Amino acid sequence: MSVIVLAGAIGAGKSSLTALLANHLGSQAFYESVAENEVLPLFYEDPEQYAFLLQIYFLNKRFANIKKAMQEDNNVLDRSIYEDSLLFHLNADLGRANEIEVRVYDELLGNMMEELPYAAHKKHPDLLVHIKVSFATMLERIEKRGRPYEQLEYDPTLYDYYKELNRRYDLWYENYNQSPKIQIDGDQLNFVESPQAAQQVMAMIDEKLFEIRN
Ligand SMILES: Nc1ncnc2c1ncn2[C@@H]1O[C@H](COP(=O)(O)OP(=O)(O)OP(=O)(O)O)[C@@H](O)[C@H]1O
Ligand SMILES: Nc1nc(=O)c2ncn([C@H]3C[C@H](O)[C@@H](CO)O3)c2[nH]1
Repeated sequence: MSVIVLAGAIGAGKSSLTALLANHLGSQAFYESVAENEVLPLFYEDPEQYAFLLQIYFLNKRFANIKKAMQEDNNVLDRSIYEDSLLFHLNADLGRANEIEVRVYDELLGNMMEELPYAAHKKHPDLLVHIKVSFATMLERIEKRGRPYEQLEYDPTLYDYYKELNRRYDLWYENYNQSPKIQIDGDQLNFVESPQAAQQVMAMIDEKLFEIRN
């Protein structure tokens, strides 16, 4: 079974593109747990206290989503399991998780990765689509979407958090080599409001899928 994962910083447009792509491919979209996520608001309120719990929450949901997504071809996942680790390590570097928590998380993730059902012989997605956005775009989109606890007025220190996350995402994508990958310019391509831009992005992904599969 094949699965496609969408990657990108907070507000990059993953959920929006997940919906478009699944619709285009006639497959199912699997979203990250946000609205019903009882830990997320707690994390933004008190990251020191909740960083580890949030990570376990996301890892658990991610694993469940991957298992479901793998039941049919071409399903689309909103965010990859690799990015969970990127986010956790940023939080750990900011002192929001201690050494033991980091070790437990890394070991648990390693264990779970071995069990991933992507395919019996291959433990990675078929394609990773990264939406690259500049820091300025990232801030604009977070504001546009308007989740209260993600706003800079709610916590001005989020500015530095988002900036560092955006920087790390670019490095992470450059080094990502677990599967074929493709990058979409989320600053230039307004696939949310422009049908032409959406078509252009679908064509890029179709072409990449064709290349991988032939
Ligand atoms: N390419 C785009 N052009 C214009 N607006 C966009 C684009 N992509 C996303 N948006 C808008 O930006 C906001 C964030 O998009 P979305 O929720 O899809 O991001 P996300 O990557 O899933 O975020 P998160 O990581 O927080 O779940 C939404 O208001 C969406 O309409
Ligand atoms: N700390 C942390 N670790 C994760 O693995 C993770 N995955 C998502 N998120 C946050 C980002 C958005 O606010 C919101 C939706 O993506 O949830 C995370 N936060």
